[in-house]
Amino acid sequence: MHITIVSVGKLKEKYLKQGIAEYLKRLTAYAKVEVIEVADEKAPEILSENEMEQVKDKEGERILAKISPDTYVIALAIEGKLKSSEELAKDLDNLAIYGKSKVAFVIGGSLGLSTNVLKRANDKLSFSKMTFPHQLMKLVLVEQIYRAFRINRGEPYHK
Ligand SMILES: C[S@@+](CC[C@H](N)C(=O)[O-])C[C@H]1O[C@@H](n2cnc3c(N)ncnc32)[C@H](O)[C@@H]1O
Repeated sequence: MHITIVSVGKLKEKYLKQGIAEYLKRLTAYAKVEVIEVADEKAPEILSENEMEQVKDKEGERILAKISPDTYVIALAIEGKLKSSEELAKDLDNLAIYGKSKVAFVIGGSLGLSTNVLKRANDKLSFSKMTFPHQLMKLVLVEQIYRAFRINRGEPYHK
């Protein structure tokens, strides 16, 4: 399986970079994982609703440009479906069984994902009703993808 993680903005914090690098290294045993960062749209702190939509749209266009038409897209969204780790593992297993070998997980920027990205998404995944910073979300996501492969292989992993 070829997994792409597309996120907005450059990862800056060293501790997050190290954590993500560790899980990406562990994942090499299970899948090809590509990490793509698209540029965030520079904008002032205070924006009107309309301006916020414009920022998300521009970031969304950059995200969609990185995703091929045959890719199954899972958008990370607070209002998405809540799943257990086992359910996510099952989803990835089913995608592989049904020949969906390209899967992209998409993480929005500080304002979230555009309507077009959410429309393109085949599934929307929520990690809770809480809002996480997108950079921390990426670390949690790579750990859960790693956990999913361990579950699918029936390999032991601390609970
Ligand atoms: C800082 S959050 C954006 C917050 C924005 N107000 C919103 O409602 O989307 C940045 C990105 O991290 C991801 N994210 C943050 N919390 C999440 C959660 N609980 N579940 C799934 N994705 C989350 C989403 O992709 C989101 O677009």
